[in-house]
Amino acid sequence: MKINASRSELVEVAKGNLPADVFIKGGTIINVYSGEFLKLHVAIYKDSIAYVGESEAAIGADTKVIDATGKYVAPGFIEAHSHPWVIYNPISITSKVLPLGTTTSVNDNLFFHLHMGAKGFKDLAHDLKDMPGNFLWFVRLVSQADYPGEKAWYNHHDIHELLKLEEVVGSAEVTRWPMLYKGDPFLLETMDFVKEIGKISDGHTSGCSYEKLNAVVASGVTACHEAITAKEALDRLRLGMWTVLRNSSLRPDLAEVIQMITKGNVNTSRVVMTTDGPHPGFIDREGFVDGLVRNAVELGVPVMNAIQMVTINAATYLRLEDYIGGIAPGRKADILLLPDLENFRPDMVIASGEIVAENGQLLASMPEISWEKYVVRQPFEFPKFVLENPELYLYPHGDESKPIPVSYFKSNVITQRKDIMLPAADGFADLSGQDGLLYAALIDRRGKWVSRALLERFASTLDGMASTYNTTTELLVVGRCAQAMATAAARVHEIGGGIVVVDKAEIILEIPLPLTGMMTSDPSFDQAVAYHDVLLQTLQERGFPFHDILYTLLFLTCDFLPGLRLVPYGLYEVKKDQILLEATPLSTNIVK
Ligand SMILES: Nc1ncnc2[nH]cnc12
Repeated sequence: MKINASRSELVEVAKGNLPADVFIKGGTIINVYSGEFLKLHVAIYKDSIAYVGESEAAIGADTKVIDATGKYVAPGFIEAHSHPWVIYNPISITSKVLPLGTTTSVNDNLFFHLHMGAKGFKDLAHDLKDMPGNFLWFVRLVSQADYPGEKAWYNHHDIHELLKLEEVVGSAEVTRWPMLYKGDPFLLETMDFVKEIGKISDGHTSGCSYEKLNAVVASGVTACHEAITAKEALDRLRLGMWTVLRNSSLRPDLAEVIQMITKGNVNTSRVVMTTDGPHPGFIDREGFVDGLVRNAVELGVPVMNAIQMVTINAATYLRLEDYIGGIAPGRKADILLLPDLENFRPDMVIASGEIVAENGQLLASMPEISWEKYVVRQPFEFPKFVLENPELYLYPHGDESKPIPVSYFKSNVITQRKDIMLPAADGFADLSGQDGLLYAALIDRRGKWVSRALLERFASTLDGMASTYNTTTELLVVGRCAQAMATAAARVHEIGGGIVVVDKAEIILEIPLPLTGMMTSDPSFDQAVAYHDVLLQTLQERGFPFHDILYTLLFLTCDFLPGLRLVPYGLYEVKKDQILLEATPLSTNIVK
């Protein structure tokens, strides 16, 4: 990170010899360094803070004076673990959360790198620097579902180049943490490289016992946001990890994990909070980092501690405390004026010395981004007719005397294997008399392979749905009716990625997600909310029993959460690390 103001200019403004550009007068500063509330003025020059104190000497004829009487002056909030792709995209999420006071976010690069390659991602990261606020990145070292070609895509040279970028703070969560536990040479060597260049390694140790956590921390991981109990959070804190308490749409766990603080007597200086990529409707209703602070305070955390967690603690964790996280000379002028210490919704948001939002309205302009120019992958590398064959979606079943392993949804994202005896018809499982069971297929968008599964407790009356919104970004097709599945899949092919739901032969919902298959290219956040809300409602009306459809879709195709998963290599039992039904070449399904 850099500042534009020169040190000598800041020194002169601090001494009162050079007028400030902006002067915030009469507010109560939330001093996250000392833990005090102090009535002091703040002088800003260019993008930086030059002075904090009682003197008004930096006010000149052209200085913009902001009267902050009766207001609290807080550092901009930091989201230290963001996933900017939940239908929304980097532009639409930033335009939503900047007016809510989040002036810095650190973003996972997973799908950008997967679809843009190292060069495209690098160009995008560069161009997004034109956005107001600090849009920073974590770089993935592996994907979330191993696939043919993964090792070449995540090659040593590219990964090192990306990690060195100025806007990259370190390596992203390794969701397949057993790779670290087992000592994967590429990952361990990269952890060392990250440290050598003075950066950090985010982590993802869901379900990891205290004993195993020791090995993962020893591998070099510096943080984890996956604790779902106060005890798990404390394990992480005790083992030296930055402990990131999560309240997301999928896992709104703050009330539980915060008890590490409200019931325990722990040092909170290494505790941070995250929203961990909530769905758009959640952000619309609950807010973003402002919502975390509001919740934490309601749950009994002192205001100062709650604010420290999303400002100076996060900045220190990110190794950016010289630039962001507090109100002091030489820091970037990322400042919020808060009318109260209950809602934490800013009246005014200043980022890099500019007023970027007032009363919840974005004032700053966003860059116009032509997303296509960064993308190197084609939406589909085979013709649409391939998807029109209903047989593509059926589960092969030659021997009725043998059970089929079915992926049964225990919750939004956790599945379990259930072995079920099923009738066969023409060599496939016959689901016609089986209420609640669905076919599922994952189809390579390059046209090489197809994996198949049967699902239970997903959406019992869903005829057909196709979605590139899943962690492989390949084409996931689900339903009880193979013809409806084919219609949905063919339509997603036509629109170049997205989500389509079909009742019988009718397309009843269509969400175009041209950007990697996960995101709209639309700058409107409200559009993302509308898409999400109608999708959830449509699926719930068809029997989806859970609360977060996007995360169900996302993780059905991952290789790290418990149960049976549909991954590029086939139907996968995670715990046994075993493929139960191998993917087959897509070419064998091509019938003209
Ligand atoms: N591991 C993950 N991958 C993709 N999106 C996410 N949102 C939250 N966690 C995520």
